[in-house]
Amino acid sequence: MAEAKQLSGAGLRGQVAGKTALSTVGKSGSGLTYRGYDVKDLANNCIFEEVAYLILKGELPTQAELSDYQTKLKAMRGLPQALKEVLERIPATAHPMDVIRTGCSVLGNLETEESFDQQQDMTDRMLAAFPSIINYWYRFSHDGVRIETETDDDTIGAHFLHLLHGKKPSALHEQVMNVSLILYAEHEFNASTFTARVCASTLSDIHSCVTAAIGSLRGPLHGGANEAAMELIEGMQNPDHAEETLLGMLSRKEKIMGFGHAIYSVSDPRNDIIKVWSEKLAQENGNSSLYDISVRCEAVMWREKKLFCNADFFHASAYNYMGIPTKLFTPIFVCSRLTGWAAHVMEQRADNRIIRPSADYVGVEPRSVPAISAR
Ligand SMILES: CC(=O)SCCNC(=O)CCNC(=O)[C@H](O)C(C)(C)COP(=O)(O)OP(=O)(O)OC[C@H]1O[C@@H](n2cnc3c(N)ncnc32)[C@H](O)[C@@H]1OP(=O)(O)O
Ligand SMILES: O=C([O-])CC(=O)C(=O)O
Repeated sequence: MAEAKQLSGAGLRGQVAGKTALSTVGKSGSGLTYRGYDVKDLANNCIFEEVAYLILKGELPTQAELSDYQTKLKAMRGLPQALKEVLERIPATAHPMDVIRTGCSVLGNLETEESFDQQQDMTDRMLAAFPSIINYWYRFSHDGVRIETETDDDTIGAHFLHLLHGKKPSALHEQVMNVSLILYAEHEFNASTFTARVCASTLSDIHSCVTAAIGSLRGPLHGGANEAAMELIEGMQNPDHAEETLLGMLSRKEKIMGFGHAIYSVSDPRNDIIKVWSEKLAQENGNSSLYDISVRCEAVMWREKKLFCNADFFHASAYNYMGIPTKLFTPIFVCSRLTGWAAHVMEQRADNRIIRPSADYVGVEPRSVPAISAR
C-alpha cells in the first residue's frame, strides 16, 4: 500500500480545516471513497444520479427512490425566459465557465433560496438546469439556434450530450458520461469546495456558495486542467513528438497540466478508471492517436518526475472522442461537482462557525500618515 503524502508548507497543506462525513481522499496515498464506498465500486455499478443521491442524502437510493429522483430532476430542466435572455446576450467568445457562473447567479436571482429548508430542492434544480444553461448558451452563440432544453433522457450525462449534439447519445457515450460525472462528484476540501464552505459559513445562500465555487474551479491548477491538458495533447503529432515536447517543457520547468496532486502521492484512483474508458472510445473512433499520445505522456512524466496523471488528464481525450468542444470540459466538471459543493454547504450549515483563519503579518511597522504635501 502506498505511503500517504507528506503534507506541509504553504497553501494550508496538511492543516485540518474542519470535519466531513462525505469523502476520504488519499488516506493511504491513493484511495477515494464517497460516504464509505470506493469510487471504483460506484463507477462500475452506478449511474451518476445514484451517486448524487448518496452524496446529498447519505445513502444509496432504492430502485423506487432512484426512479423518483430521476423523475424529479427530469422535470426541472427548463429555463426561465429571463435567464435565456441573459444567456443570449453573452458572446460566443466568453469562456463557458464564466457563462455557467453567471447562469448560476441569475438563477439565484430568479429562484432565490429564501430558507435553508429549500437547500435540497435548490440543489436539485441546479443539477437539472446547469446542463441546460451551458448548452442553451453554447448552441445559441455558436449555432444560432434556440434549443429546447427539456429532453426525456434518463440521465444528466445523456441530457448534456443530447443538448450539445442535437441527438440522443449512444449507450457507450451515456455510460462514459455517467462514469465521468461520478469521478468528478466529490473530493473533500479541494479549493472549490473549500470556497463553497467558506461562503456557506457566513450563512449566505446556496447560489452564492456555488457561484463562488465555480470561480475557484475555473483555474488551470484545479478544474481548468482538463482543458489545459487537451490544449497540450492536441498540439502533439504522435507519441515521439509528445515525449520531445514534454522533455522540453520539463527542462524549462513548465507545469504540465493534468499531472500531480496536492494530496495523492503515487496515483489518482480516478485516472485508471477514466483511462480505460478513453481507450474504449479510441477503439470506437477507430483512431487511437490521442489516446496513444496520452499514454506516452503518462510514461514520460512518471519516468522523469514520478508525477502521475490526475483525474483531468485522460478526461481530455475521453471528452474529445465524444465530440465535446474543449471549452465545455470544465463546465461538465461543474455539473458533477455541484453535488459535492452542495453537500458540503449542507454539512457546514448543520454545524457552523464562520471560517476565519488568521494571518502572519509581514508588513511594515506602524507609522503615522504624513501630510500629502510631504509624500
Ligand atoms: C481535479 C483537480 O483539480 S486535480 C489537479 C489539477 N491541476 C493540474 O493538473 C495542474 C498541474 N498540477 C499542479 O500544478 C500541482 O501538481 C497541483 C496544483 C495539482 C498540486 O500542487 P502542489 O501540492 O503544490 O504540488 P506538490 O507539492 O506535489 O509539488 C511537488 C513538486 O512537483 C512539481 N510539480 C507538481 N505538479 C507538477 C506538474 N504538473 N508539472 C510539473 N511540475 C509539477 C512542483 O512544482 C513541485 O516542485 P518544486 O518543489 O520544485 O516547487
Ligand atoms: O482535491 C484536490 O485538491 C483537487 C481534486 O482532485 C479535485 O477537486 O477533484
